[in-house]
Amino acid sequence: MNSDQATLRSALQLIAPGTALREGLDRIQHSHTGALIVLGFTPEVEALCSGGFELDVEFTPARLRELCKMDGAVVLDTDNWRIRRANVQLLPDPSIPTDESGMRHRTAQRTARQTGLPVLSLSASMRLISIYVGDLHHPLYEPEALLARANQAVDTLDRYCQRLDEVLQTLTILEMRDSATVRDVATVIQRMEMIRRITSEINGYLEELGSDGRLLALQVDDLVRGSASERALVLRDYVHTSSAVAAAESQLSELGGDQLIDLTAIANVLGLGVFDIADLDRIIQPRGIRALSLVPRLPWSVIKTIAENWDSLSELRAASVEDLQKIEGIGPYRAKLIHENLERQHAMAAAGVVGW
Ligand SMILES: Nc1ncnc2c1ncn2[C@@H]1O[C@H](COP(=O)(O)OP(=O)(O)OP(=O)(O)O)[C@@H](O)[C@H]1O
Repeated sequence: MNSDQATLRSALQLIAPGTALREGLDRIQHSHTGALIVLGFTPEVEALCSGGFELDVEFTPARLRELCKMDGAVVLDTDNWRIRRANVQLLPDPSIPTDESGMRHRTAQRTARQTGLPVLSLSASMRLISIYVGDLHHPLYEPEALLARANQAVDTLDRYCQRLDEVLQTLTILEMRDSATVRDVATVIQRMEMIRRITSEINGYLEELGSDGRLLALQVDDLVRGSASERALVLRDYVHTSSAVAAAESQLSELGGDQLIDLTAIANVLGLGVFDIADLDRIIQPRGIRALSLVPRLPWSVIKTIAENWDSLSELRAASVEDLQKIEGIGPYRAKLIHENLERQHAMAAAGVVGW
């Protein structure tokens, strides 16, 4: 996310339903007037202001609406929530390009490009609220339309989560049977990345929905709880160093839509060396980190130390209680617990049904 995108996201939070600023904008729209509002008061903005009134009054939705009844722009200091200018003409550099037509929108876009601050333009004729930040232009949708989009995205997330559960369960069983393939691992990571992307899209909607999105936020939280740590565990099982995991994470996020459906591309991001489609069916071994995370009360530092001492889950499973006890931080009780838990996972996998 670049700095304009981050500024836009913060501004969308300031004007989300349920906020005082949104109440002010709703009042302006209900009174069928337009508005031009700069969100920020800097020397650069001051230099663009001509005429009008210099003020220093606390922001309230009612005051904003009254001041917007006048011609010109309002400048709001969002750090202190004070209205600093009203009825001013903004004079941004006319050579700054703009693709808008009406004067209000052209001024909003040029001011945003010149100052880097968010600028709101409320059209009187079209009942449309637009927000400009740098080169970005974001129309505000009615909460109902936004909620419908967000609901649709949450339905998709729900389906993706169900599919992930299936493929992850299959991977777990195959790992315990020492027969997981590159394809199984790439499929799980593919599903996890799809979930990360749709969740990020939904979070954008939720920020914009403000208090109107509270119930939906709870539903999303329920669906994705624990998914980031699960993803990290799968990655740590197959991508050996933490710096390689970080690199894989960033490359995954950069894959285009067509690459994300290509398991070969995903396997190569994970460094699993797929040169031919047949390589996807090569058997690979996890280090056992995810299996160890299922052992109750095992600290992460101990999990890491164990994984450094055995190369694969199958070797780890073959380790005796005595072997495990040689590791620092593992006493007789813990060694027995680990050994028995891995045995139990293995027995459960033997009885498990592989989904596909
Ligand atoms: N440079 C400016 N500085 C401050 N206010 C401006 C500026 N340009 C336009 N406005 C405000 O916008 C109002 C509408 O202007 P205009 O009709 O040209 O724009 P518009 O984009 O067509 O607006 P709308 O979509 O609301 O019809 C003006 O009356 C004025 O209050």
